[in-house]
Amino acid sequence: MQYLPIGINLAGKKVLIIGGGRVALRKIETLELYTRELWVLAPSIRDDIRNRSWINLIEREYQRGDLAGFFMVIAATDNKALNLAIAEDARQCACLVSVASDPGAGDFISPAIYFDGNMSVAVSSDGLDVKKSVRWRDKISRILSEGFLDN
Ligand SMILES: C[C@@]1(CC(=O)O)C2=NC(=C\c3[nH]c(c(CCC(=O)O)c3CC(=O)O)Cc3[nH]c(c(CC(=O)O)c3CCC(=O)O)/C=C3\N/C(=C\2)[C@@H](CCC(=O)O)[C@]3(C)CC(=O)O)/[C@H]1CCC(=O)O
Ligand SMILES: NC(=O)c1ccc[n+]([C@@H]2O[C@H](COP(=O)([O-])OP(=O)(O)OC[C@H]3O[C@@H](n4cnc5c(N)ncnc54)[C@H](O)[C@@H]3O)[C@@H](O)[C@H]2O)c1
Repeated sequence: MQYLPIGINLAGKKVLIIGGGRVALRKIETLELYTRELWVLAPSIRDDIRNRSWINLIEREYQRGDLAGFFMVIAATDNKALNLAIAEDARQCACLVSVASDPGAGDFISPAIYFDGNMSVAVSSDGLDVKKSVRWRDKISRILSEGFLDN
């Protein structure tokens, strides 16, 4: 096993997502439940990201130095070499980085999550089989929503 499941306190911590496409949106849909201190940096950002008034938009290409002051960074551009360069830059500023195109190059990966109020179940395959994680999460959500664990 390589990736330890832990709970990170994101309250008030600044998170930067580099890339404003489909993967960025999926990451935002989870992150925004934990912090509204979200920045998205990309030359082209989807409307369903732009429409979220709490997101800080930086509409240009990534430059070295952009990571300063961020606690967590997600490299989610469609340029795999750039995503790796961002992971390298993250080493200099001691922020946690996740690399969408090359998970082993980063510090963390994201699980498939089922939420019910303050309760949650996070499923991971240690980065090896995302589709299985999603299948497990969906099965677990069906079991839980049928009320088997309520008391
Ligand atoms: C669970 C979820 C959470 C989230 O992202 O928040 C998540 N991926 C989700 C969706 C999804 N991922 C992919 C598709 C297209 C599938 C298809 O082909 O149909 C879709 C579906 C879609 O996009 O709609 C493909 C894919 N995924 C990764 C790679 C790169 C690689 O493996 O090298 C590629 C190939 C990329 C390529 O094409 O190059 C990598 C990772 N994806 C992970 C998590 C981490 C491992 C978690 C674990 O341990 O199991 C890890 C390692 C890193 C990370 O991203 O953290 C979220 C479910 C959302 C939900 O349903 O709730
Ligand atoms: N981890 C996962 O679950 C997962 C799933 C599918 C794909 N991927 C990988 O994630 C990456 C992104 O996929 P997508 O579907 O979101 O792509 P996309 O084409 O929808 O979006 C790409 C984004 O990158 C931005 N970008 C390009 N060059 C940039 C630069 N120099 N600086 C800043 N931003 C830049 C674009 O403006 C755009 O917003 C790909 O590398 C893909 O292989 C990961």
